[in-house]
Amino acid sequence: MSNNASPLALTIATRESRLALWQATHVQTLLLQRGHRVQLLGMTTRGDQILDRSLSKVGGKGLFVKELEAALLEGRAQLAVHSLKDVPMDLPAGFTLACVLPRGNPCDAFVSPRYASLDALPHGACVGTSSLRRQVLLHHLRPDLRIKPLRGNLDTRLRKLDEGQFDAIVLAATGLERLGLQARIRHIFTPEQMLPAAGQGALGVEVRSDDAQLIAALQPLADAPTWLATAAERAVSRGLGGSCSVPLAAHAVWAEGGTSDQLWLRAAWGDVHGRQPLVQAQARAQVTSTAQAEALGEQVVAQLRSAGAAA
Ligand SMILES: NCc1[nH]cc(CCC(=O)O)c1CC(=O)O
Repeated sequence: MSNNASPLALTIATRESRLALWQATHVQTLLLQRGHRVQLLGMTTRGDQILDRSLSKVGGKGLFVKELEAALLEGRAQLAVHSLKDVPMDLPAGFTLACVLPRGNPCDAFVSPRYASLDALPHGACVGTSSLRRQVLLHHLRPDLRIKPLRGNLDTRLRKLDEGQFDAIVLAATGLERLGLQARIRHIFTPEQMLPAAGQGALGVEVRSDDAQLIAALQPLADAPTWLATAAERAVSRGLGGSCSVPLAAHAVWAEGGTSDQLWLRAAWGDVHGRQPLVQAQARAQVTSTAQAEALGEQVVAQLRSAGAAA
């Protein structure tokens, strides 16, 4: 394939779950197509080892990222591929998000061996989910449900469902699709039903900030509309504390027409204890720069705060 810059010899640091390996292999393929030499370095992170506690209780998003960053610092690898949803708002000094790839399905999926949708679940049914956002939004939709925490990689979560520990589970549609498990999806929630998390469905590539050559080589993989939409979403997360211990949804879409520069950002904040009603906000703006995207996010944060949301 044609390539303006000189080909690079690259190593991608990756977690070893099936989803992480799919994502790393996806970026590997795209870079190979552009003439680079690319291998993978598989690693186990703290987040992969701690499976018995809720993520929000053990340190959150950073848990999946630290070991990969150590590999980048030590030169054992040059890039790490992350689900953007799991990337902290502010990376440690010396690291940067070099690009965000085109977004897959950003929505959540309903999976159940017996029931076709949330509405079909009987009163008091047991639903498993790993995120506080989904817990709060599920409770908002169906206060009668018993919502139980569910952790582990996608295969583990499906096994727990199949063993009968839950009547249904809710997880990211894109994860299931990437692993070829889309046949398990009974219903995909619309954003109106269940607003996605900031960055859900998108991949981000993390590199050392000083690696200008690699940052340039990654730009052909970048998708500007996804970058701007997720910058707006991530600004909402940053404004409200930016961790997965806050039940927060933030989802931006481009206005109909495709050529429009109008970004529509919606967000929802919930109280972990369910004592306060769901707080929702939305705004639209012309967005052609990261600064404008972040300003839209901050506008929505201000609305959420004045409606009762607290970090
Ligand atoms: N928090 C775990 C996680 N991180 C990224 C994905 C799926 C891919 C994505 O949402 O972009 C998942 C699984 C899930 O939430 O069900």
